[in-house]
Amino acid sequence: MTRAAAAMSHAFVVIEFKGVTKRYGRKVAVAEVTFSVRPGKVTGFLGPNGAGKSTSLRVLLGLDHATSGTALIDGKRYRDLRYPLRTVGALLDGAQPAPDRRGVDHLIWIARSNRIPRSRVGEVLDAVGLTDAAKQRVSKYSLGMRQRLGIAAALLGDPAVLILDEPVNGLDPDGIRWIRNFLRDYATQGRTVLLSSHLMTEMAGTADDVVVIANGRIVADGSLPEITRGHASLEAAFFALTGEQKQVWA
Ligand SMILES: Nc1ncnc2c1ncn2[C@@H]1O[C@H](COP(=O)(O)OP(=O)(O)OP(=O)(O)O)[C@@H](O)[C@H]1O
Repeated sequence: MTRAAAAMSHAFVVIEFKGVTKRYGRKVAVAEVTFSVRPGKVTGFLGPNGAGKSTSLRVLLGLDHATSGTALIDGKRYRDLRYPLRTVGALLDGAQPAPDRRGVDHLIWIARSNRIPRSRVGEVLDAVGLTDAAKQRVSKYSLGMRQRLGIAAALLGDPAVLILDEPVNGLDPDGIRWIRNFLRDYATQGRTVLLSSHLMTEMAGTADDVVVIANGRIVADGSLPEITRGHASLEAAFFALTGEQKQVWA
């Protein structure tokens, strides 16, 4: 590769983990995590419960400090981004809006606190198909509607990068299909999508690229065809890579 081509390919790497290690006391949650995420693709961050997915994403989003290493978005640490919500939108597992608030008010509150024009609230409600339910209280929302609201909040800044931690957990097949199609469209616009999951079948149907983490270490990183080559399925590839037993994924 020429130097110009190398510089060009680097310019298109939007998320970069470089040797990220995170310890909680003596517990090593992630060790030397290194991988890149490309725009225009849906990248799946795959691993069983406790593998280190959330820890990695928390470090990336500046919610936790790495013990060593760096995680960059658009070449910068999250806290150094000038307009974080305009660069990256995130939906983290467990982040829930106040249940007595109306969906639209939840979004207005986030928009206001981030100096995002109110007109954007209608746009993101439309984008996730919640316009008709905007005035209902969040306590009346189904799980799928709450996930859509969380995605709407992540979209407020019209970010080039979207990060979702276990977005399909507990969703019914319609909800899963909606998220899958939505992420596909988002990536097709040339944006960067990173989603974590412990659900291999779901990931095999959603991701273009896959990064596999087990016991805090990256064990595979490549396109879905590369990872699954020579195996009957992504699940078979995972077990071959890690020697993990199937029940870990229950
Ligand atoms: N605050 C913390 N204090 C101590 N240990 C932690 C803390 N957060 C995470 N861990 C440990 O670090 C490891 C990685 O956890 P992490 O939540 O990142 O995994 P995960 O892949 O996201 O799994 P899950 O889907 O279950 O959240 C686990 O062993 C977990 O118990």
